[in-house]
Amino acid sequence: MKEFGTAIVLAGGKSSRMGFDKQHLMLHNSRLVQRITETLLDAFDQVVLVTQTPELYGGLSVETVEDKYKGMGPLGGIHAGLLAAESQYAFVIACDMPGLDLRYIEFMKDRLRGSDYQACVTRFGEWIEPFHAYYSKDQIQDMEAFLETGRKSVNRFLDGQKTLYVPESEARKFSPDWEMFYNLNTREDLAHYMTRTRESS
Ligand SMILES: Nc1nc2c(ncn2[C@@H]2O[C@H](COP(=O)(O)OP(=O)(O)OP(=O)(O)O)[C@@H](O)[C@H]2O)c(=O)[nH]1
Repeated sequence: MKEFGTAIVLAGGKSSRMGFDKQHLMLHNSRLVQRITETLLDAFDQVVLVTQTPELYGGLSVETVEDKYKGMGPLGGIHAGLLAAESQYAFVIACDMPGLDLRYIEFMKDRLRGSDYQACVTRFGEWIEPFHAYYSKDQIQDMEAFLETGRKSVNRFLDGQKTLYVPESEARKFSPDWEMFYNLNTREDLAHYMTRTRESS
């Protein structure tokens, strides 16, 4: 099995804060999830989209899968994506993140290559950034055991894994404003993002 090559896009959330399905997010005339997917298709051998509405992706050469553990949040989505992944490690991103950074993906790959780490995530103060991160198929069994007990927290799950935590200072060299981890949760986030990117474009 190849060490790298698969990317997973999580697109099965409730979008309750946004008030409409974030799979329909439009940024300056392009559909965000489509833009993310097309960028990933150029850089990865396989792109897996985890969604309850596969019909939205008819025109794209991606695989769509559904959660096996439904209602368990992003961890359930990561699990379903890893089941379909053809490579050992899989890059995981959320469908509401416009700042995808291919250079940082390469950096994480370099850190993981040949190691026995099971995941690579970035620290943010006392928190972590669970998306724009790497997970591995080695984690499927542990994930199932964790989800079976009703636990959903990605952070807690990673605590018990061989996780490579990249210090915030390292990641800031790639993304000084933390742009690559920016995600759009509310209409205010969206309005703010549109204003900011219109001004800088
Ligand atoms: N496949 C799958 N993806 C999920 C699930 N819950 C959240 N996600 C995805 O995980 C990412 C982060 O999700 P959040 O924005 O925290 O949650 P959300 O449910 O989409 O939105 P809120 O209802 O506002 O919390 C997004 O890409 C979601 O689509 C789930 O149960 N299954």
